[in-house]
Amino acid sequence: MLQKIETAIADCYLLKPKKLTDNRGYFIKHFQKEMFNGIGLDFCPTESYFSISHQGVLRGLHFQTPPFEHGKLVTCIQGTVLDVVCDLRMGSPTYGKCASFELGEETHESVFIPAGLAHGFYVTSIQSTLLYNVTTSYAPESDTGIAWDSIPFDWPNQQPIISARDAAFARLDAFKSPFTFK
Ligand SMILES: Cc1cn([C@H]2C[C@H](O)[C@@H](COP(=O)(O)OP(=O)(O)O[C@H]3O[C@@H](C)C(=O)[C@@H](O)[C@H]3O)O2)c(=O)[nH]c1=O
Repeated sequence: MLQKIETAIADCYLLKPKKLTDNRGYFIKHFQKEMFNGIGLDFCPTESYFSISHQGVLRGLHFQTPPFEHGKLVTCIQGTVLDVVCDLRMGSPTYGKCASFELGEETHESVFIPAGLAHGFYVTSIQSTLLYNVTTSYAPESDTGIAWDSIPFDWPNQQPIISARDAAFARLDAFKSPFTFK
């Protein structure tokens, strides 16, 4: 039901779901505990939320710091986005490196993001809806990020629409990471 694809970053996977199509449309199961266990992923979400964004919006790059760090399953259920992660785990062979994914309503692929990675996305369609499942609840005091334009990634737009909070984040090279690679 779910195909797990390795990415450039350890423990981060692209997940391809099976589309069950009939004359009404299609059905997709993007998360089930046992299905994830079957592909070697131990993932127990405690919270789910979604955001709707306009074309040209960039959200991120976000993460929660310990002890409220979380794994995240990200799925674009409407429109298209360029999804980006950056490895912040000290000792990781890919520390500071990025991986990107074109997610969207055609395939409904998800990205499985382990704790210790920063996550963000850029909206490439008129509008997009991004759905999240995360393993720890929202903890505003530990919800933070790094500057979107400080990572080694060539964004398609150098003047995206961003929040004031996202504009004020520390740059990657000035960021003291609390995450370690296990
Ligand atoms: C993430 C979050 C935000 N909020 C509030 C805070 C604020 O008033 C409003 C919008 O918050 P933000 O600007 O942080 O929303 P947004 O930029 O969409 O945040 C998201 O960005 C992407 C990249 C992620 O990876 C997500 O985990 C999440 O951090 O919603 C909650 O109440 N609960 C939550 O879980």
